[in-house]
Parts: sequence; C-alpha cells; structure tokens
Amino acid sequence: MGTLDEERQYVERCKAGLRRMLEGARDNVIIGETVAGDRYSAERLGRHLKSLAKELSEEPEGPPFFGRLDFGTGSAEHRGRAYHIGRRHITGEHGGPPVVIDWRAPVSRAFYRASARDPQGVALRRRFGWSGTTLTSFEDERLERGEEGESRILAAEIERPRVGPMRDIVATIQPEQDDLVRAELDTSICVQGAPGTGKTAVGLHRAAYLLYAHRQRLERSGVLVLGPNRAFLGYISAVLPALGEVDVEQTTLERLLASAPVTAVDSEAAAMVKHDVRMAEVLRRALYRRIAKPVEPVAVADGSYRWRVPEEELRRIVDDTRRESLPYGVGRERVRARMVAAIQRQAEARGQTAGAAWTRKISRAVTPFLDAVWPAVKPEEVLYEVLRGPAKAPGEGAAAGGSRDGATVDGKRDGALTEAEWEAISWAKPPRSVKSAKWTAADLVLLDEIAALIERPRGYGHVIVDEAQDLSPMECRAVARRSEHGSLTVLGDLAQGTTPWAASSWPERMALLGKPDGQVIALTTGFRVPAAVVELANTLLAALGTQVPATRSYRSDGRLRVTRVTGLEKGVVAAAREAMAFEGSIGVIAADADVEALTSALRDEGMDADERLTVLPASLAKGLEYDHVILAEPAAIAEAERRGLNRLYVALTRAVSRLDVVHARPLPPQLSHPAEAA
Ligand SMILES: Nc1ncnc2c1ncn2[C@@H]1O[C@H](COP(=O)(O)OP(=O)(O)OP(=O)(O)O)[C@@H](O)[C@H]1O
Repeated sequence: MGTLDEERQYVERCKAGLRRMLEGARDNVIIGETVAGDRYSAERLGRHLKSLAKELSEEPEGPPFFGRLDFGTGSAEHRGRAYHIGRRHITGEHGGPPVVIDWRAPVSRAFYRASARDPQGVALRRRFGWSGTTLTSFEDERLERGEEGESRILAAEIERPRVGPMRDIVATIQPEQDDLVRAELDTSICVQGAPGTGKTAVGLHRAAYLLYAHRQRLERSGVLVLGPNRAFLGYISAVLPALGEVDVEQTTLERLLASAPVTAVDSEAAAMVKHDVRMAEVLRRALYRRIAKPVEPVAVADGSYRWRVPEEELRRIVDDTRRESLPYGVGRERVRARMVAAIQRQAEARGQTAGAAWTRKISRAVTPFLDAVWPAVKPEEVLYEVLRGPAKAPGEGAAAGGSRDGATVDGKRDGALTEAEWEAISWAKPPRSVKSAKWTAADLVLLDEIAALIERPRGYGHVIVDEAQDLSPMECRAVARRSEHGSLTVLGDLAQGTTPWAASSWPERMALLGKPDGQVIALTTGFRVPAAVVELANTLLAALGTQVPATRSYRSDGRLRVTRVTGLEKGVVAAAREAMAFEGSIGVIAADADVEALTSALRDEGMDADERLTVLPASLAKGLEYDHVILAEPAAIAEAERRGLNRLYVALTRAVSRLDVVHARPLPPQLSHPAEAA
C-alpha cells in the first residue's frame, strides 16, 4: 500500500519524470523545427512544442499528485493496479506507464465518484496532505470494505484561509460538481447555485476538462469564459493556466462587444427598453427597410453594347434573395452575383465568352444599382437612424421619407415598441451625424445585434458564462450568437441578480441563450460561507422574491459579528485593525458612495499599506471572496439601487472565515439578525 516514506520516494520519481518531459520537450523544439513538412506546420508544431517546454519550465513547482487509487478485485479493467492522480500527466521511465495520471483521464473519475456504497472497483482511495511541496500525510478510505469517512484533508482545504487569487479545486471536486465538470461537450447546462457552491470553480474546471477530452475540436473552435467585470477576471484568471490551459479566452461581455468606446450613459428607462428583446425586431426592421424595390431596369455599358436587366427580373432577384434569410451582407453579394449571372446569360446567348476579367468588370459595374436597392451599411448607421426616433408617416415631418418608409406600419409608428418606449430611447437632441454620435453600453449590445444581422460573428465551441442571472435578453442573444454551433455552460444565482433586467427564471434565459433544452441543475452545498453567515444572509431571501433551492453550508466554523457603532468610519477602522490579527485577505465592502470616505479613514491610520486589505464598492463584489469581510452599513447598500437588497445579499456572502457587519444606522428591516432581535 505504501508508507509515507515510500510515497516520498514516489515524489522523487515524479520529479525525475517531469525533468525528462522538459528535456524531451526542449529537444523536440529543436527537432520539430526541422522535421515539419511545410512552413505552416513547422510554425504550428514549433509553437506548440515551445509552449509545452515553456509551460513545463515555468510551472510553479506544486505537488505532483494529490490522490491515489488502488483498484481491487471489483474492477475488471484495472484490477490490482494503482494510480497516482495529479494536475498533469507525468510520463513513466523508458516508455513505461505514466507515473501520474491527469485528473481528467477517465480512470481518475473514480477518485471523485467512488463511495463505500458504490466503490467502482476501488479498494483504496488515498488523499495526500502537503505543506508547500513537502508531502506530510495521507488519509486512506478502504471503499471495498465499506470504509468512508469525513476527510480532514478535504476539510482543511475548504477551510483554508484565503489569500490572493482563486485556486483550482482538482484535489477536492465533489461528486455533484464532478457530474457537471464532465458533462458531455454537446450538452448545454445551467447551474443554479447559492453563493459559494462552487459554480465558478465548476465552470473553470469544465473548461479544462473539455479541452482535455476534445482537444482537437476545441483548439480549432475555441473556448470562451465570460465574467461580470475585470476585478472578477483578475481573481479567476490564474485557475486555468494552473491546470495547464492557457488558450482559453477570458473576458467580459462588455469587452467582447466593445466595437466603439462608451461615452454616454442611458437613463434607466432607456436602458430597460434597449435591453428588451423586442429591440431585436426593431433593429431587424430598421436594417431591412434599407432594401428598396427596384424601380428601373439596370443598364450596364460593355464596350459599344449595353446590357439590360429588366425591372421585373431585378425585383425577382431581390425578393428571392430576401426570402433566403441570409445575413444582410451575404444577401447583398448574392444579389450582385445574380445580376451578373443574368447579364452573363445574355452575353452567352450572343455568343460571347464571359471570362474572369469580364465578370469582375460587370460585378463592379452593377455596384451603383446595388447601392440603390441593397446598400452596404454599417451597424452605426442603422442604430443612428433608430435612435433618431421612430419613422413617421410621410408628411408627418422630421424623419419621414426614403429609407425610413418601412418603419411605418399602416401609417402608424413602428409597432414593436410603444410611444413611451420610443420616447425613452430616442435622442433628445440627435447628433448631427453618425460620426458625432455618442454610444452607451446598451448601444454596444444593439450594435452587436445589427453587426450580426449583417455578418455572422465568430462562434466558439464552448462558452462559459458566469453570473448569467445579470444578462439582459439582448445580451443573452449576443452570447447565443457566439455559441450557436457550440454548447454553453451557464452559471448563476437568481437571488444574486442586481441588474434591472435580471433573470427570474432559468428556462426563460436558456431559451434566450439559444439553448431551450439546456438542463437546469442546482448545486446545494456551500463551500465558502460559514453556516452562521449563511443563516443571516438567508433571512433576506424571502424579501428577494426569487425561488431558489435551499443550501446547506459545508462549513460549521467561521464567525459572524454584528456591531452597532456611533461613527461608521471609526467603527470600520477598529474592525479592520482587529482583522489584521488573523491570517488571510480582508475585504471592506461598502456602498459605492461610502468607499472614498472609508478608504481615506483607513489611509489616515496607515492601514492601506497592508496589501491584504481591499476596500471594495458593493457593485464590484460579485464573484469575489475574502477571508475576512467587514461589511459597512448594510442599509446604505440596500438603499443605493433598485435591487439593493440583492446587492446586500451578494455582499453578505463574500466571507470565507469571518463576517463583521458594522453599522451606524439600523439594519435594513428585511435582514433579521437574531442578536439584534433579542
Ligand atoms: N470542491 C471544492 N473543494 C474545495 N473548495 C471548493 C470546492 N468547491 C468550491 N470551493 C471553494 O469555494 C469557494 C466558492 O467557490 P466559487 O467562487 O466557485 O462559488 P460560486 O458558486 O461561484 O459563488 P458566487 O455565487 O458567490 O460567485 C471558492 O473558494 C472555491 O475554491
């Protein structure tokens, strides 16, 4: 079975294996540059080998394995075999079996799934305890003998004081999480989970798993991770590289859609309309109303001859093309090609041969006609027209006429929106030209919608969307377009929705995300927030009006303290000073408007110098966690916005070990703290 000493010797074998891999990769870089057949393959192979060599040499020297499985007589395939399991595969000596198996390999699954009730052929599961890179202990469960117990090593990992960015959880993935991590690539899933149930962790490990299981397919099509903001991305960005995956694009939806800078802000009423799904129809109509009926034949001069395409034929070409529902830009080129073909038929009937140069010439010559019936257009031009207000019936003034005729339905305004909604989104003072238009964040989502109507955007093989409850219907469409031919992992919590358009039902959002059949699965064990803190946060749930499954906290440790103070700043400084005595990160979370004053109060006391301490506006707290949280003035957070209670729920659930609620004003009535009530 192996004593601690024997396992330590095994660590040395692993280190030797890693050294061999690194040398091999370096040699291959040299050989790869000379063996590849053509320049393209040489470059690709070279890049691949170099990045492998770089990855291996730069990889922080962590424990080479975290677990071991010894299979017994119950396993036909692996009977009598033992495997060490780690973050990466380590090759064996002389082409022998690997010394460490990747956690994503099929055989590793039993490490996460086997239990005394269903041992899956596992006689012994061993978990290793490490201090840095030194192996210090192990714990055994003899599953075939029915032994299975609470793991100290697992508990220590979960209760470990947090410092710095998020870490991977490969050593301790739980069975309900493993199910999601290893769900099939073609399956789109939606994970609903209370704060700290591991949604983000599951999403990132799923990305790593899918890249392992479907490397070729996903290297071509790509994997995209979307998070709510930059602070969050900074927090999670080291997880995938630590798992050896460096090619995953991690960004925010805002950055993905940033076709122009955001230089204006919408009123809430305008933003609500712009994010409403009916805008898709408004934009589609606005784009397609640019297509005009041909009103005269086309005449193209060709030397001394003039080709004519009669009006009727042109109408047929335009109508047929419209019916094909192609992207607008593709449709335009299709009309061009059909016009050229019509002229070519005439030329051939006259015995003329139509060569490539002739076709190019005619193609160019029909452009003025094309511009009149199916004009080239930029998304900004379409949105500019829309935001100038609804088209009016001819004679109604302002925007009447030409290209905007189609917006009037039976002489009335465009029916997709009400008058009041048009009013809300229309510019009070329209800019002079498209160039001088100032765009808001919501406008960028609309521009993306129009751009996609003109030309389909790049899609990904798999998209992972975190904090998805906050996406608006129009944002969901932007994500759907990018995963149309791939699959989605949607992560979120209805109770943490803070945008005015936050989701109230997952099936509805999954439909907007283009995956109406996506399964909604709940995670119900919390790994971050201690039970006492969960209890306090849960008192808010009733007021949030969302139906979410109950959760149990894995953690019975931790501390909750609610302190009434006379001066908020002084109270927070005192709490921060006390927090410094503990190990781990400290987050002071406050209403956005209070952040400045609290930061300077802490600075005055010289406490900002400690890099463990961060003062954070509540609006940026989503997805983050701190070992010790000082929550300043919950009432101010609750009052600051329409969904302030949801924001407060988010803020209350960021603490890993200790939550200090410091308040000078009464707590919001929806939050009932037993100590307060007493
Ligand atoms: N199986 C696990 N083993 C160890 N730690 C875990 C496990 N699952 C989750 N955690 C830890 O619990 C914490 C919360 O995880 P995570 O941030 O993924 O939760 P979340 O559901 O996304 O939370 P939120 O909704 O608040 O954003 C993290 O520190 C994570 O590493």
